[in-house]
Amino acid sequence: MSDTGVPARRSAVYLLDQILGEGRLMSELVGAGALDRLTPEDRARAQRLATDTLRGLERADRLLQKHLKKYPPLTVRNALRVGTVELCHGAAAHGVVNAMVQLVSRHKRLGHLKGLTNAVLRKVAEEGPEAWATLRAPRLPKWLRGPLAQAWGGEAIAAMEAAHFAGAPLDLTAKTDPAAVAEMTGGILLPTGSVRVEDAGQVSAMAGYDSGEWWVQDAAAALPVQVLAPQQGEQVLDLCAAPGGKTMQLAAADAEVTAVDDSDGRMARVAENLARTGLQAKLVVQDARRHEGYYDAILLDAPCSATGTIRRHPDLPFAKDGSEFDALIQMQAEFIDHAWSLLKPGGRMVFCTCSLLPDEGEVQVEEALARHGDMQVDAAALERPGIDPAWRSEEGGLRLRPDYWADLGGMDGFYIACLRKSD
Ligand SMILES: C[S@@+](CC[C@H](N)C(=O)[O-])C[C@H]1O[C@@H](n2cnc3c(N)ncnc32)[C@H](O)[C@@H]1O
Repeated sequence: MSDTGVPARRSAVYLLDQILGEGRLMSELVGAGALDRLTPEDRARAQRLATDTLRGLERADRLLQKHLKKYPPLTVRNALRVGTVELCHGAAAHGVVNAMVQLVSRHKRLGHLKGLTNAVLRKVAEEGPEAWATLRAPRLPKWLRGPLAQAWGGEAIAAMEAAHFAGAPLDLTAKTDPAAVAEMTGGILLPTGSVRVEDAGQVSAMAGYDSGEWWVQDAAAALPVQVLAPQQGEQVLDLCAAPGGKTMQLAAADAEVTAVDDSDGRMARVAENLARTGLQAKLVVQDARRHEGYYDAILLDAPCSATGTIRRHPDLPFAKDGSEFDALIQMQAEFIDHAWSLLKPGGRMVFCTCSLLPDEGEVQVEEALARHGDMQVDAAALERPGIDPAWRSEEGGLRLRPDYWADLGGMDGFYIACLRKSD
């Protein structure tokens, strides 16, 4: 971080202004260059500060409301939130308070609020860290808590919220040898074969990154390809492929992979990932519903609400409002129907989404079974190392939740089902 720590903190506050004020996603903002002027170290620091603040936002607001007669403008409020979270995570009070006061005092319109910033953060520094641990894990906003509580019940939601608050370690998928990757990165081997690294730091500086021995992929996200079990030489379609975590798994199994995604920019990342890992796939930039071909096996990782990834993307509940659910659910059904027409008789298709909503998982499969007389669920495909039979859902799929593996650090929420076509 720079000497004063002001540039990274100012950028963290900017990210929060955009996420909380304009409903933008962190990935969108970073992709559009919001942090490009910072040093790599400050860039990582700004993202970490914004992420930590979003995870602890409800707690920060609880502590701050005691000291505020009325809410200041959003930028000052966000500066106070970042400062509060830093203080409650153990940062030295004088550094945090000075940096935040500087940040506010240099603001064109808000400089007059530097006194308030100073006074409030000094009070938080005195009382906040002790009070922090007594507050509940922050709750999801109502638009998401409602449907999830209806699907999984109040106790499960509280466990998921605790998992979101805890955040996520870094998971890696090995190209060939998980034990060797665990050793070179100082990680542990998870029951399903992924490698988990705590406090990883800069990913591109880790052992084995340049030589392409592994790629970053949450342990839950690595399971759809394991369930598909691609074989050497099989013609496999990876539908909705970018940024390519699953494409690399398929290619590493020596399948003949065709990867389709409609985003040019995201497909460029698939190409970069394949080049780094020395793996091969045919890349097609196209709407999934227009693709033609005939395949032994298909992986359909459909676009979805991404509500299973909140431990790693705590901006999502604040940037979204659920208004896109219906359109996504409709699109997923169209993708399933078109993909099914590309599958050879006797072939298998894994349908998956990183969603916690049954409408984007269990219900999609129930409805697809009713539409396609030649479709069966292959529940036996879920018999894989480390997959707990208790995670299975009624229709024969796999329901993964962020509160599973709580003692190991959790996993992303996912839905996975293997669908087999009659001969
Ligand atoms: C869940 S992500 C895929 C993640 C990827 N399978 C992986 O493992 O790295 C969904 C992808 O669907 C793509 N997508 C969205 N609409 C699409 C469409 N109409 N046709 C093809 N791809 C689409 C998005 O660009 C996004 O990359």
